[in-house]
Amino acid sequence: MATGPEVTPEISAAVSPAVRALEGGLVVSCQAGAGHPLADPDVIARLAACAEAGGAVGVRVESAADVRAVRARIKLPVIGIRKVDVGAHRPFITPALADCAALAEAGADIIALEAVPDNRASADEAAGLIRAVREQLGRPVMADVATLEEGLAAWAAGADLVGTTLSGYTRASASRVGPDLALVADLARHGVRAVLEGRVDRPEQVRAAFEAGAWTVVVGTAITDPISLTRRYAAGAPRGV
Ligand SMILES: CC(=O)N[C@H](C=O)[C@@H](O)[C@H](O)[C@H](O)COP(=O)(O)O
Repeated sequence: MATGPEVTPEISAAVSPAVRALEGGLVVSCQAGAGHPLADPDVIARLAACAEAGGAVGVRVESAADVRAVRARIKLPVIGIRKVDVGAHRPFITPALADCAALAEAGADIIALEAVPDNRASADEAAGLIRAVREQLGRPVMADVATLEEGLAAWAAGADLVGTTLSGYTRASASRVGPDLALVADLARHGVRAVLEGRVDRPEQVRAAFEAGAWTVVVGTAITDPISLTRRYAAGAPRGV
């Protein structure tokens, strides 16, 4: 379990306005990695504007440049992340306090960071970062996890939201496929503000997550990646891939 300064009950209990604003609604992840045709801050801001017009209650955005462009264009809360290529099968999500500070400075209302052991020297490292973001930057934190144990540790460290984002992407969860409704239900049962994120591609899954006790649901690829959408439909064509 994490060591270090205890998070006071006052800090844990107070739900920040940005976190409160996400309750019961849909968050759209507006991201495009390097080399993607949509990888441009103005385009990402336009995708975020589409999400806002469509009824989303928040957006999740990668990089300080994209956060800045989105912040200038829409009013919804922005969850900011930074993905860092560490030469593995997936990027490291918001490794350091300096990344968090840059995202906060660019206008992110909530900072998301990974709280799984894969890329960290110890489990305490993520807990320390969660506390530092809240106490030094004054921003609420969304912890991206893959297991109940990781989620409860992040919550105990003071995370304001705990997402299933990394379920299926870590060593401990590699065999999982599809959105992790079981994990969101387990987290909610433990009183955690739980977020279903990762591989949601049908509205019924959004409904099921809220029935399981989710605070919010994040959908990315299924809404904001036209390459993936094209592939899904092209697969039905005789000359499809
Ligand atoms: C594992 C990882 O790095 N996930 C990233 C986290 O921000 C993004 O690549 C995902 O698109 C996002 O989580 C939304 O998920 P989906 O695109 O499946 O709806």
